[in-house]
Amino acid sequence: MSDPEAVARAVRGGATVFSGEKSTLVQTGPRPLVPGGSGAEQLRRATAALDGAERGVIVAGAVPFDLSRPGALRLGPADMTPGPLAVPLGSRAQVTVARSRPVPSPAGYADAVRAGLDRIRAGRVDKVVLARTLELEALDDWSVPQLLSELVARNPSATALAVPLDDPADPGARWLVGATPELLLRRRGPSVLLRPLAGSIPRSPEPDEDIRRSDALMNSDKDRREHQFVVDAVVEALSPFCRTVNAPEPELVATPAVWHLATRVTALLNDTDTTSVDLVAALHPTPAVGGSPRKEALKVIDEVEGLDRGCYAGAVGWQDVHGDGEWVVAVRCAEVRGRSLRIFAGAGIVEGSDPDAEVAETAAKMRTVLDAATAR
Ligand SMILES: C=C(O[C@H]1C=CC=C(C(=O)O)[C@@H]1O)C(=O)O
Repeated sequence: MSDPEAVARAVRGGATVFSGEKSTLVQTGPRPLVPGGSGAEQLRRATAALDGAERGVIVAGAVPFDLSRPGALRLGPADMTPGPLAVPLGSRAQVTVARSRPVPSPAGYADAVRAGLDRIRAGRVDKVVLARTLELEALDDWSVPQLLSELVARNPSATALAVPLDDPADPGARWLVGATPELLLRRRGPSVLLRPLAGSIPRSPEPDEDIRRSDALMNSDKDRREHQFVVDAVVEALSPFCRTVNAPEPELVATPAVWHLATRVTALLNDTDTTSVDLVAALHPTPAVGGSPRKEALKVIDEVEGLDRGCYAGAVGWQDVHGDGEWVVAVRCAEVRGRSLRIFAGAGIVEGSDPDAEVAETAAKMRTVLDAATAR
């Protein structure tokens, strides 16, 4: 499906869309939810739900950060076309923002970071990812096709996404929209590719300063440590399933808003009975969104963050009848519901993190959705 009008109609009808540099996937109706309720149960049942499905049918959607909460994976036919989504999707009506409120306030977030650092000093965790939100209230309903258009146009290297979280026919149904630079995993036959990100610095509009910042990130001991927790955790989670796992040195990647450290991890499965969904269940949540060690970090997030993350920092993607699939980490995302848009951003906290720098980093990360939502 490559005609923008047809895609816009499909999205208004509740279609799930992923648009990447190389391909665009649109899951059209009918799209029953994968049975099971919770994200964990949906992941357990996704592969069986595809048994005997017609060619072209996939499981697609989102599982939440906390897998005990409801998932939004749906079973239905999909259309895959080469290249990114052709945009714009229809006319560009301006939405006016009537109110904008950071929750918690920047000072409240800095306090949460200090509370995280206290737990690190106490030896409970080595790393914890803490998030905050920006709530925008518009005069009219947000348009999901329009948000998606802007996200695609502004983030050519990311995976732009629109995923219905509720029954799209319900008034007040929620959507997840965003443009994430982080590949959780791609599985094609026995080959698996991951590109975990962690360790960030805001971009500068001034080219010399921008390069200086990227150098500072590459040479930052704090950011290298913050990154390594993620690489170590994904290598450990993959190992039982794989005959080889290769994790080279980190490299730099840039989004329009931030520089990141990234590692291209490649692996070969022992057995192609292991599906992409099995790997999601083993990997999620990585320390790019949770922390290290995982269990204790999730407790610390519960204690100090005070947010319902929903599908922000969840896993979003698809799997086909062969067990192949592609899943991204739902960062640079927002939850849309009628006139309300809740933008989320988080940052990894390790020993040596500076609360004010984490406020600035999360503000820069929020720009991905904020700039798309307030485009003129
Ligand atoms: C948790 C987020 O980003 C993660 C991904 C890349 C870099 C991150 C960091 O440097 O903190 C985070 O781990 C977010 O954007 O909300």
